[in-house]
Amino acid sequence: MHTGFQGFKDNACMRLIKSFGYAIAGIAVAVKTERNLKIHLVFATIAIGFSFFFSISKTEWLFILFLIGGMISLELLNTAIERAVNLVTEEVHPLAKQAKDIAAGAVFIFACLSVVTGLIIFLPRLAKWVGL
Ligand SMILES: Nc1ncnc2c1ncn2[C@@H]1O[C@H](COP(=O)(O)OP(=O)(O)OP(=O)(O)O)[C@@H](O)[C@H]1O
Repeated sequence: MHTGFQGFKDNACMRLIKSFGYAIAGIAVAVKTERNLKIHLVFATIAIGFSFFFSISKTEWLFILFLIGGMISLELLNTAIERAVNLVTEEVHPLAKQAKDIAAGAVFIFACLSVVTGLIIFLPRLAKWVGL
């Protein structure tokens, strides 16, 4: 058992490791139970495959990686909001509807941004590849 600064450091380190564990458990349960998240992961895999296939630039890679990370993070937050709302009420309530729809709106905006960016990066390359 450590005391003083060493004890504090060990404690802080354990708390950090525990919180990583909780975050990973949250991601795992969401991936297991949310169909939309599985769809995002499939699209992310396709986007990464295309990125390697077309040897995109470093800047394009940054866009792709940030959009994938952002999309998955937002979907996780959306799932958390849906579950929190369901925990508060299973009754039909206008505020429950608004909370879920607004969270879904955030995901939708980011998804549109991702699709447009994907098209800007891949469409010209795909067109060239098929000989158009
Ligand atoms: N308690 C509620 N009161 C009023 N409307 C609700 C309530 N719960 C859900 N809704 C409405 O029904 C829609 C579908 O809700 P649901 O909980 O099935 O989530 P979802 O949007 O289908 O998400 P997912 O498919 O990711 O689970 C919501 O977007 C919302 O418009």
